Amino acid sequence: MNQSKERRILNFVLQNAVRGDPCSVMETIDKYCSEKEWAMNVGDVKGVILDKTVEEINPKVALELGTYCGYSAVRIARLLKAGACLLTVEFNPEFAAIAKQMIEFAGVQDKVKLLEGPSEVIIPQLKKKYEVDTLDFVFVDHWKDRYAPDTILLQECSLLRKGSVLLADNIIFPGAPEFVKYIRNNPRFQCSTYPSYLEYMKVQDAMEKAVFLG
Ligand SMILES: O=C(NC/C=C/[C@H]1OC[C@H](O)[C@@H]1O)c1cc([N+](=O)[O-])cc(O)c1O
Ligand SMILES: [Mg+2]
Repeated sequence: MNQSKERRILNFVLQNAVRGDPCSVMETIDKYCSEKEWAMNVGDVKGVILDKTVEEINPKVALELGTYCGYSAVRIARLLKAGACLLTVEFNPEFAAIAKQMIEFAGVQDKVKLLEGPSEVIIPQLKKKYEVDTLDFVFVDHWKDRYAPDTILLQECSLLRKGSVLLADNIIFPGAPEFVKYIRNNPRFQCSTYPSYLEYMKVQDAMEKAVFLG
């Protein structure tokens, strides 16, 4: 059975990156995906916006929706301080298996908990099953039509507190129009847009930061 693109990306990392070095893993994925096969990692350009947001918040409890190969999980986890953790949600079992190996190779497995399943199932379990009180930071990068319903679900499950920050990828490409409409007209969120470029491409994209006002 021929290999998946995601498996080829992981193998390229296992053969070329430095084990235990998150930056080496990120650089190696970016090299493969810019030179050999495009893939939907947040990438090195939008990744800087992600870095700056995580460093500004310094979250103790972070959530990622849409793990994919684990690129942004490694990117976020490398910046987390001692005792902080990232919960990352992936419903595709193939991707989850790849991401697990990527996270372990990068050496950030102690800071990352990979939760396999649909976000609409996992989010309501975060408090009781995963002992989350509230979330300091949420990176939203999964199916674009789930951004708005899952933002509503996070509120319904009382997982956001005054000052919780959401950062959403792909506001322009592929776009998340329902989410943009919902979040920018919602008085409970303070929004700002960060224009950027689609990973590995000269295509405009943007990230949206939304601070929950409580
Ligand atoms: O669909 C995108 N993301 C959806 C990801 C979905 C992930 O969460 C569930 C699914 O198993 C996958 O792992 C996407 C698509 C493009 N794109 O250029 O097509 C660019 C991006 O940055 C993206 O996040
Ligand atoms: Mg994305």
